[in-house]
Amino acid sequence: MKVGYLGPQGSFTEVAAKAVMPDSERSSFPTIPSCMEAAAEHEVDIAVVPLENAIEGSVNMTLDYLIHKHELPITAEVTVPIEQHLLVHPDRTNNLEQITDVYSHPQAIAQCHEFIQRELPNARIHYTNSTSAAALEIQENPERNAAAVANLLAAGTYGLTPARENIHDYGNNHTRFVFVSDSKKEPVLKEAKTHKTTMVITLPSDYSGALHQVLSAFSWRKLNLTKIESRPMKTGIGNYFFVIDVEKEMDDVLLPGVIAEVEALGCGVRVLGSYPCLLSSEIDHTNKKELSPK
Ligand SMILES: O=C(O)C(=O)Cc1ccccc1
Repeated sequence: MKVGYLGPQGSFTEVAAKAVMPDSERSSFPTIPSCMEAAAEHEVDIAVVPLENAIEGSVNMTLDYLIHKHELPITAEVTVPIEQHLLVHPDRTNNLEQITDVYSHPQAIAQCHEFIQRELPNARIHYTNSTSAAALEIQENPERNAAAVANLLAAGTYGLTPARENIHDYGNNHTRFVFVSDSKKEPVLKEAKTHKTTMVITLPSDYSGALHQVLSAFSWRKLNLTKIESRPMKTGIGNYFFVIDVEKEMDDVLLPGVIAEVEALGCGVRVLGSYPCLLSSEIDHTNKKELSPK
């Protein structure tokens, strides 16, 4: 199996890909769209991309590409612990006062916003497509008094020094990564304690109470929703998709019953995937070694 992931090497997405498919051939892609396009065009069998972070919420680029751009089913989900560290080039100072520029993924910067505001208030912020891209930027530009926000795997990969560890503002920080693929190769995760089915629902324009009807279609069937989120349809202000995660694998009666019922009410329904979910720590403890290769 060929696995594409948001790279370059040392990204949290690579950690997710390695945790689930340690022996597969991996190809890194510089952006979420390029990674998903590679799966859509069958350059890789599966694409691994970040979907949601515990502090910052959904990775909108991923969600929008799943909704608007590609019919790429979600086939698995793995949740990875996120530890952000301030990495500097070994030839440069780790004296924070002298750091003039900080590089990282927007979500990583946001996860460390309070630290940066407090310790690096005058630093210029530069957004990169991934945390590991930021670490590579620091490695390639030793002359700069700059730092990257990234994990310790990236520190080892690019020979950087952690000037400060665990700079994320909130503990218990995790990110959900999804495996998307339309190739019918073997399932990615065989055993899993939980499953999710993710649907995108559009409401009829002529009845505002429809969302209550949609939620009722799940509740009287005792189907637990773990998430509901509105995302713009991009057709005009106030037009939304509702992205719903149901804590249940697709079956023959209940979920098809919900779909038939809400469609009969005039809603649009699209299933983004029905898939096994695991914590990376449940799969293999090498993941912990990966993230803190001390
Ligand atoms: O940038 C990375 O390392 C990624 O894999 C994307 C990401 C960024 C911030 C938190 C979680 C995942």
